[in-house]
Formats: sequence, C-alpha cells, structure tokens
Amino acid sequence: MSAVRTNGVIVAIDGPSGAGKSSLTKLLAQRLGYIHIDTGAMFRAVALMSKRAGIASDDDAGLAELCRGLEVNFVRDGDSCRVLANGEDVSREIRTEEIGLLTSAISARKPVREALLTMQRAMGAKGGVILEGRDIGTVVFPDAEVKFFLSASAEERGRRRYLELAARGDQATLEETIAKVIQRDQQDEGREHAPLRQAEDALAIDSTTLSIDEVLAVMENTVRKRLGQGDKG
Ligand SMILES: Nc1ncnc2c1ncn2[C@@H]1O[C@H](COP(=O)(O)OP(=O)(O)OP(=O)(O)O)[C@@H](O)[C@H]1O
Ligand SMILES: Nc1ccn([C@@H]2O[C@H](COP(=O)(O)O)[C@@H](O)[C@H]2O)c(=O)n1
Repeated sequence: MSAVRTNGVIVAIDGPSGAGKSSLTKLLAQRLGYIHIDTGAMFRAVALMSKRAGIASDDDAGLAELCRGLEVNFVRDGDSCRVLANGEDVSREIRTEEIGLLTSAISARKPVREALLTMQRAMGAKGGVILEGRDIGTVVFPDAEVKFFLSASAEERGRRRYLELAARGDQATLEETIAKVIQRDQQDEGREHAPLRQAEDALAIDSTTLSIDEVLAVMENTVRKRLGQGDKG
C-alpha cells in the first residue's frame, strides 16, 4: 500500500547509462507538471566534490564526512535544470566522462548511498515527482505508484552517447564509447549496494528501436491510467 502523498504520485525511471532516462524524465515531468529529480546528478556532484577534496573513491570515512557537509539542489532555468552543490552551479562539470566513471566508483560506497538515499526520499516524499536513476524503484521508493525500467542495447546506447559526445566536440570513437557504456553497466549491476536491476513491478521498455516520442507516449499513457485519467489518445 503506497503512502498518502499530497502532490501526486511518485514515478520511478531506472535503467542503464544512455537508455534515455534523463530525456524522458524531463519531457514526462513537463507533460505532468511534476518535478524532475536526476539522482545521477546527485552522485555526480559527490564525485566532483570528492575529486576536488582529494578524497579517494574507497575512503568511506572521508566520503561520509563530505556528504554530511553537502547540499545538492536543482534549480529550474527556463527549459533546463541547474545542479547546485553547496550553492555552486556544477551542471557542466559533473557531465564529463571522467566524472561519470569516477561516479560509478563512489556510488558503490555505502556511506554515499545512505546519505543520498536520505536526501532523495526527502525530495520525493510528497509525490508529484519523477526520479530517474538506478535504484529508485528497488531501494529509494519501492512503493512508487509507477515504475519504469528503460533500457536499450549496449550498441544503441553507445551510439547515442557517441553522438552526444561528438556534438560536444569530444573525440572518443564509437567503439570506445560502447566499451565505456558496457563498463559502467557492469559496475552498476555488479556492486554490492543498490545494484542496477529491474524492480519486479516495473514496466520494462526497450527503446532500442523506439523514438523518444514513442517512449514518451507509452510512459505518459501508463501514468495517466494510474492517475485514472485514461489514455492521452
Ligand atoms: N529512444 C531514443 N532514440 C534515440 N536517441 C535517444 C533515445 N533516448 C535518448 N536518446 C538520446 O540518447 C542520449 C542519452 O540520453 P539520456 O541522457 O536521456 O540517457 P540516460 O539514460 O539519462 O543516460 P545516463 O544515465 O548516462 O545519464 C541523448 O543524446 C538522447 O537525446
Ligand atoms: N540512483 C542512482 C543514480 C546514479 N547512480 C550512479 O551515478 C552514475 C551516473 O549516473 P547518470 O544517470 O548521470 O549516468 C551511474 O553510472 C551510477 O553509477 C547510482 O548509483 N544510483
């Protein structure tokens, strides 16, 4: 039985790197008037601050201390959302491939997961939110009213990431990018704490051959049915 929520339901979108979680969460949140919570950005902010502080990715005491003094906020900026770490806009710095790989390492540490779990539950408790990540439907909000597990083939996810990086001027090859996607999959699925896996009650969507709009239509209709609003048509 889900908790009573004053602002609407909780939607969880989990899945591996490059599946389309951020893109779909942003669009679905706009359609529903919900808040978009990018939990990956929170882990990335911890990774960035740990790198700056010279804290090793396996220094649990140092990471715990860092998280105790860290506040991560999301601020709407027109159509986008800025990520603030202790008031500093770190939206760009957290998106580098270097930080992405470091994030996979620090996100395996129990103190980091426990600290961000508390923050994420506080952010979403009243509902009217869509949280994207790896463990939303399994750990953060197992009682979320709607859960999606969004995936695509490693090759397709690598191709998407390659195009994204190329547009930013990154020189990585397609083969390198696919390999990095697979490496992050293995790290996220193989860790002891909150591994990436599909919740038993999540609707699985394989977007390998679907457009963003086709995935959005499935998600929006599923949420509206759960809200008793019928199909969007
Ligand atoms: N169904 C799709 N078809 C084609 N391109 C897509 C699709 N979904 C997402 N993309 C593109 O793939 C890239 C990665 O998408 P996005 O960042 O939303 O994935 P993600 O799951 O949030 O990845 P990560 O977890 O690594 O942040 C973006 O450039 C996005 O526009
Ligand atoms: N709920 C989550 C979200 C993210 N992570 C880890 O952070 C990395 C970056 O996430 P992106 O969605 O921005 O790619 C990701 O690879 C995970 O290692 C997590 O553990 N739990």
